[in-house]
Amino acid sequence: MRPPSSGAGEVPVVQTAGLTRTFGSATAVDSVHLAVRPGRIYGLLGPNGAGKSTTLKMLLGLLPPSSGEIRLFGQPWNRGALARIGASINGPSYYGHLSARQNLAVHAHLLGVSGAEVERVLAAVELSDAGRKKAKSFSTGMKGRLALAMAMLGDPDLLILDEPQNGLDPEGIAALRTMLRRFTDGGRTVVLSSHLLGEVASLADDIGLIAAGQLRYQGSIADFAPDGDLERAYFALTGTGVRA
Ligand SMILES: Nc1ncnc2c1ncn2[C@@H]1O[C@H](COP(=O)(O)OP(=O)(O)OP(=O)(O)O)[C@@H](O)[C@H]1O
Repeated sequence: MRPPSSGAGEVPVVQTAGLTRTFGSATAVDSVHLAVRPGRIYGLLGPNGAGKSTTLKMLLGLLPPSSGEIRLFGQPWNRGALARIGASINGPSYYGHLSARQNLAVHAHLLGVSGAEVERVLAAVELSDAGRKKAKSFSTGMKGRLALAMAMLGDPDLLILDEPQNGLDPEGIAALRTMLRRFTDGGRTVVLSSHLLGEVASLADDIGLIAAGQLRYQGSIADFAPDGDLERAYFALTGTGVRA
C-alpha cells in the first residue's frame, strides 16, 4: 500500500508493516501497512467491525499483534514511547460526581504530571469555565472535550483517539476540528478513527481506509476522490453500501 506522499527524510510518527491480529480463526486486522506523517491529522476510516479499534489498541500496547511490526517515532515499538502518546479509547472515562477540573487533577496526579497542566488542557478544550458542574451532567460535547483534555495531559506528541466525534453535532465537530488543528499546528500528530466518511473528511488531512481488516487506501483526502465524490470512492473501495 502506498504511503501518503511525504517530505524527503520525514520519519513517520506511526508506521506499521504487515500488522495482523487474529481472534481464533477470524482475522480482525490483516497485514496493515500504516504510515502516519508528523503534523497531520490521520483518520482511520472504515465500516463497523473493520478493525479500526483493534489497530489502535495494538499501537497502544493494549493488544499484542499476532504478527507484523509497529514503529513509533521512528523506533521499534517500546513502552517508553507511550509517554509521548495521549489516548482516548472506549469513550470518556471519568468520575461523574467530580467537575472537569477535579477529574483532570486526579488524572494528572496518576500520570505524575504537574498540576499546571490541568489549567492548560482545560483552556485547550475550552472547558475552563465549566465551573463546579459535575461531569455526569455534561452534554455529549462536553464529555468529549473532557476526554480530549485527559488525552492531552502531559503535552504528548501524538494523540490516538477512538471515535472522538461520536455523538457530536456539527457545531461540536467544528469545535473538535479547531482543537485538533491547534494541537497539530506545532508539528504534533493526531490519529483518530471513525466509521463516518463525512466526519473524517471534515477532520482529517490523510485517511487510511480499512475494510474487513485490510487497508484499501492510504493518502490525502484530495487524492482519495479527485472528482470530489467521496461516497463513490468509499463504496468502491469498501464494497459496502448502496447509494440512492
Ligand atoms: N476481543 C475480541 N475477541 C474476538 N473478536 C474481536 C475482539 N475484538 C474485536 N474483535 C472482532 O474483530 C473485528 C474488528 O473489530 P474492531 O472493534 O477492531 O472494529 P472497528 O472497525 O473498530 O468497529 P466499530 O466501528 O464498530 O468500532 C470485529 O469482527 C470484531 O468482532
